[in-house]
Amino acid sequence: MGVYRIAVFASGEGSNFQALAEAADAGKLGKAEIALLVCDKPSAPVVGRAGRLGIPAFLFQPKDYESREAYERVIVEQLEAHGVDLVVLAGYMRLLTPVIVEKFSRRLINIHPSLLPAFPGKDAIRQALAYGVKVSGVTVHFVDEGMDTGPIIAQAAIPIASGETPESFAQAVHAVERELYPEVVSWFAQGRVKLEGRQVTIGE
Ligand SMILES: Nc1nc2c(c(=O)[nH]1)N[C@@H](CN(C=O)c1ccc(C(=O)N[C@@H](CCC(=O)O)C(=O)O)cc1)CN2
Ligand SMILES: NCC(=O)N[C@@H]1O[C@H](COP(=O)([O-])[O-])[C@@H](O)[C@H]1O
Repeated sequence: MGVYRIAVFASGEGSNFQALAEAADAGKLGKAEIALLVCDKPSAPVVGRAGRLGIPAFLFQPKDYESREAYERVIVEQLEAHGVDLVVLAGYMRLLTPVIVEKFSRRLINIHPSLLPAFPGKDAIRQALAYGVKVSGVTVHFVDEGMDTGPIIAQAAIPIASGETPESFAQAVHAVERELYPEVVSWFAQGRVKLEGRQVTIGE
């Protein structure tokens, strides 16, 4: 099997992108490499991370296109040109249309800062703290056409201490994400992820 090529989609800080790139460089993802960053906010810190890491970036601004579908068709061209095997969303804050979702069916995943199906969408950490739950966590899931509704691949629970703030809990979330996402991506690179209906199993 040749190199397993990954595209990361991000819109912000890029700590997950950084963790994935470092894991790949350390050989923790097997024969996988981060082949491309896709970012909808050219001034986002993640773009600088890609530059320092020597990872190609496709940057775009949705306002420059007539529709979501229009910019996603251009993104698909970029993904195909880079021979991408797996699309990894990491703080990508745009709803994907069937243009990408169908093209990369079963090869498109996302990380979300709650235990789905609780607290989907934006500001999941604030939602969880406002609700008063005692445990939240992180979910890695397949991406389908719904918002955070795809089959769940992995989850990690994180207790919420009294006096927790969105900022302090986000730090705890990021610490878990830094470990969990590279591990899940390594499962894909090894061909160990099986999806049947909504059930996901990880082979040996
Ligand atoms: N088809 C899917 N697309 C995306 C999924 C998904 O499960 N299915 N996950 C999201 C990630 N995400 C939370 O996990 C998320 C992304 C975007 C938004 C959102 O409301 N975006 C607004 C624009 C926000 C902005 O302008 O910055 C929008 O798309 O209009 C909420 C949650 C990634 N995509
Ligand atoms: N709804 C999606 C969502 O909230 N995703 C979250 O955005 C953050 C991105 O951080 P990063 O840019 O430092 O990787 C991550 O915590 C990820 O779970």
